[in-house]
Amino acid sequence: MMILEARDINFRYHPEARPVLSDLSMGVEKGSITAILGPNGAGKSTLLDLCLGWKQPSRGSMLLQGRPIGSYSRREAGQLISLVPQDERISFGYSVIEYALLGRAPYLEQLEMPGIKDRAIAEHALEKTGIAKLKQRPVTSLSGGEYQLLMIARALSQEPSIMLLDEPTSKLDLANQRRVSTILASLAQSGVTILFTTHHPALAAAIATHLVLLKEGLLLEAGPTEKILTGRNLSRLYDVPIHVRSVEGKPVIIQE
Ligand SMILES: Nc1ncnc2c1ncn2[C@@H]1O[C@H](COP(=O)(O)OP(=O)(O)OP(=O)(O)O)[C@@H](O)[C@H]1O
Repeated sequence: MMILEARDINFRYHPEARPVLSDLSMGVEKGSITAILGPNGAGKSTLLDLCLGWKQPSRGSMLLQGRPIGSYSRREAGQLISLVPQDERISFGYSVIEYALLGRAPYLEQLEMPGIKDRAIAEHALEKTGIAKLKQRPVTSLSGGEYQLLMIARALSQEPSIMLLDEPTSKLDLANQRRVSTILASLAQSGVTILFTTHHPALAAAIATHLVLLKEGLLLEAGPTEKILTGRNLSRLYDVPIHVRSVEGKPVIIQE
């Protein structure tokens, strides 16, 4: 079953500008880990915004569980989908735990304070992402990588059915990249659908069940990773020679 579906989408930022996404159709299978790969400016982040209903296509439709995304209330959508943005620096004074608790907002009534259960969920998310020891620190004092882990913790606190992540490991060291891969794999095991963008085909190869290759706003290829992850496809995508070899049964990406 497709939990998210783009049907013949066109999107442009200005009426007279060229379309950033053109005639794009794709589906995200429930429980899959789908990676969107593509060069800078291909339209990956824009596509995530459309999946969230934050942007509307000029033509075509975005369906969430078979229903137009616009037909969900903010609260409903917030309980279903979470986003880990590419970058977002807030300058005001949340502590790390307060920031993680923001993920509970879609479950609270207006002006309702988070309760014991919300706090436990947020603290668990900080433990999972390895930043529990920073709990009382102001978010403004975090390093780039710590902040990225915190954005993931906030999205985990949201307990979504679908998690969207925009280059979630771009600022992480090798151990934390692995930590995030493990978190995503275990979320998928428990039935959460994952859709993420990345500039690292190796990360996609390691954890993604499905790939979407996007180039200049057009869908180049989409399907199961083992079918799509070929040297030919990656070379066409990035316009540089790339080979995919199998080493001990795992794909290894080699750039000439
Ligand atoms: N607010 C905006 N107004 C006008 N053009 C925009 C705006 N945001 C993005 N664009 C353009 O839309 C295109 C797609 O941008 P998008 O951020 O979706 O690409 P991306 O694939 O996520 O890129 P990257 O890998 O560099 O993050 C780019 O050419 C970009 O310059």
